[in-house]
Amino acid sequence: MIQISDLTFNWPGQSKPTLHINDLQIQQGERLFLHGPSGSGKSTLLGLLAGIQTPQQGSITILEQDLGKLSDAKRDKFRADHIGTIFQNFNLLPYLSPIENVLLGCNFSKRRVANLKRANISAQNQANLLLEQLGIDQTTRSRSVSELSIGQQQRVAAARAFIGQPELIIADEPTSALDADNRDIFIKQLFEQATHYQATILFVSHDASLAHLFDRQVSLKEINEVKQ
Ligand SMILES: Nc1ncnc2c1ncn2[C@@H]1O[C@H](COP(=O)(O)OP(=O)(O)OP(=O)(O)O)[C@@H](O)[C@H]1O
Repeated sequence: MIQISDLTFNWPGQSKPTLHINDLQIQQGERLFLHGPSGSGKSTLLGLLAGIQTPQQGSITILEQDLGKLSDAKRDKFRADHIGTIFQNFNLLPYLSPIENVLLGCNFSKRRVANLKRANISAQNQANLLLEQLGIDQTTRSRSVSELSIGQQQRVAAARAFIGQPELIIADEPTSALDADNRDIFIKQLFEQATHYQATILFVSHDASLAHLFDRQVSLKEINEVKQ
C-alpha cells in the first residue's frame, strides 16, 4: 500500500536533513502506530506522505503511484481521492454543522462521490450514518461545530476523513486533548470504521502507551538514519 525508499527530506535553511528513511512499507488494511519524541519528524513524514511536501531524494509510492511523478495539481487530487486526514486541531469550519463539515470531505473528490454512488448511498445519508456510528446524535449533528466539545469535534473530523472510503487514513496526534478513556474509545471507533472497507490507518502520536492497540508500531527515531 505504501512504500518509502531511500527518502531524504531537508527543510529549507536547515543545516542537516530532517529525515532519511531507507525503507518503510505499510500493508493495505494495516493499522500502524508511528511514535517518536517531539521534533523527531513525525508531522514532516505525514506531510510527505500526503504529498504536501516533496522529498529531495528517494521515492514514496502509495497504491502503486509514485508521488514524485505527479504534478502539484495531480498530487492534490491524489490526496483528495485516496487520503483522509485527522489533525490535532481538526481543521473544522466552526460556523458549519457537523453534517456540512463531513460533506466537505468529498467536495474535492469525484472518486469519493463515485464510491458513494457505487455503494448506493447519498453523501448526506453517509455523513449521517458515519456521525451516528461515531456517537454524534441527531440533535448534535445540526448544531454549529463551534458549540461541540473537543471529543465531539474530533469524531466529526474522523467522519469527514472516512466519507467516500479513502484507502488511507492519516491521523496526526488526534487524541492529544482527550483523557485516557476517551482516547481508547476514539481509537476503537476509528478501527470500526476502518474495518468496514479495509482502510489503512497511519496514526501518529508521541504517546507510546497507545501502541498496543495497533497492528504494528514503528519508532521514527529507530528508522530515521539522521540522528537528531
Ligand atoms: N515548516 C517548517 N519549516 C522549517 N522547519 C520545519 C518546519 N516544520 C518542521 N520543521 C522542523 O522539522 C523538524 C521536525 O519537526 P516535526 O514537526 O516534523 O516533528 P514532530 O515529530 O511532528 O514533532 P511534535 O511531536 O512536536 O509535533 C523540527 O526540527 C522542526 O523545527
